[in-house]
Amino acid sequence: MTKTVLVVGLGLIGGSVALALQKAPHFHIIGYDRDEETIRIAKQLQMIDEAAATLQQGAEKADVIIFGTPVSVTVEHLRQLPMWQLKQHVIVSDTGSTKQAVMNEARTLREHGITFVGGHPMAGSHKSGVTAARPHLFENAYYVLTALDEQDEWAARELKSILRYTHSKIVEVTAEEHDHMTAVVSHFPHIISASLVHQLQAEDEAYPMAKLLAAGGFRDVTRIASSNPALWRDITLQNLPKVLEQLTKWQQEMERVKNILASGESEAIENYFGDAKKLRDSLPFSAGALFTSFELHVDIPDYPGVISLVTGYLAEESISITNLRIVEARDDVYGILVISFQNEEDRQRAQACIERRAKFETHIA
Ligand SMILES: NC(=O)C1=CN([C@@H]2O[C@H](COP(=O)(O)OP(=O)(O)OC[C@H]3O[C@@H](n4cnc5c(N)ncnc54)[C@H](O)[C@@H]3O)[C@@H](O)[C@H]2O)C=CC1
Ligand SMILES: O=C(O)C(=O)Cc1ccc(O)cc1
Repeated sequence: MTKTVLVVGLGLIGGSVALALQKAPHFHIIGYDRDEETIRIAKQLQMIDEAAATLQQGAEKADVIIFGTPVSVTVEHLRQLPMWQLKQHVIVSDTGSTKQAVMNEARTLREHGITFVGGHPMAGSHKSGVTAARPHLFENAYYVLTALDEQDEWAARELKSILRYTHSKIVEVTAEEHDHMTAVVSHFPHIISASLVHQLQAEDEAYPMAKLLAAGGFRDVTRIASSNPALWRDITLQNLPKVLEQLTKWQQEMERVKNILASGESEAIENYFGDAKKLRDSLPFSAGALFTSFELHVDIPDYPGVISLVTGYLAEESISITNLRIVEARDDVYGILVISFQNEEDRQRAQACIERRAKFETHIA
């Protein structure tokens, strides 16, 4: 039986959900976005089967509604839903980076007979908008669901069945657990990333050359500072107590590391880095990364035609690539050609192909 799914907000995340669901034959995907150009592109990309003229019109036709809007916008929209004639067993979900605020709205929705199960795909990027959406964005990434309680388990089961087309790994936690864990691995790291950029800026007048020397390490830890500021303002505000809690813990950690450094004890300093390295190396990034991208770094020599040589070998072995970029600095530790693939299997085939045929070193960062 055909299911009508409304995706609200067709940017990076909503657009990627819509594209993933397009792979299933039995979904009719309606899209709604406040930005007309986004709707036009979504139609052109065949991301949606139909555009809703208004949110209400789309919502009243839907069996499932998934919000891909900024978290503050989602809360506002959820408040409107009880005013409309939604289908009796409609399931409402979202993709937002915070869960407690929407789950508070879920309680009110329940009073109006509307079932809401929160969702958060743990994959994305610093890019935004409809053109950044990809059908494989969530492949192998965790996708967190938060149900109010067991009463909504039927809806969580139904959502899991729909979201299986994202090929993500669906897990269920409480909204409180979700917001704590994402504060640790996502929301607070964002603050650190932005703060390092501010710290560089503060040095710029006296040392304008410093930014030119910023190598791979600085770029790695500050990439997410290039994300959409309004989106991260909303996320931070909705999870403020937990972000502040992490900030206090960070200040304590900085005091600890300051004491280690001030002691000048080489063994203690090496152990500080060594313990972090051991832990970082053991994190499950390769087998189901929190943020998955399937990139392969290739250490190519510098001669004309070398890139087409590599892509030629991949084409001959029918390995599709989703993106290709050159890291500008020669100091990149892993190799300056970075090729992205749709999934882990393609990346591994490509790694074997390039090492065997081109004899270039490859790395998975
Ligand atoms: N950026 C990321 O990597 C990730 C983001 N998220 C969450 O996904 C949600 C969407 O984020 P992105 O896709 O990155 O943002 P985005 O900026 O790429 O897309 C948001 C879309 O919502 C639309 N929109 C904004 N206000 C609207 C309104 N009032 N009515 C209708 N449409 C409206 C925008 O026009 C845009 O197309 C956010 O809640 C975010 O926290 C979740 C996982 C990863
Ligand atoms: O750019 C990155 O690597 C991210 O951190 C993407 C991201 C952003 C927000 C989320 O809620 C989840 C993932």
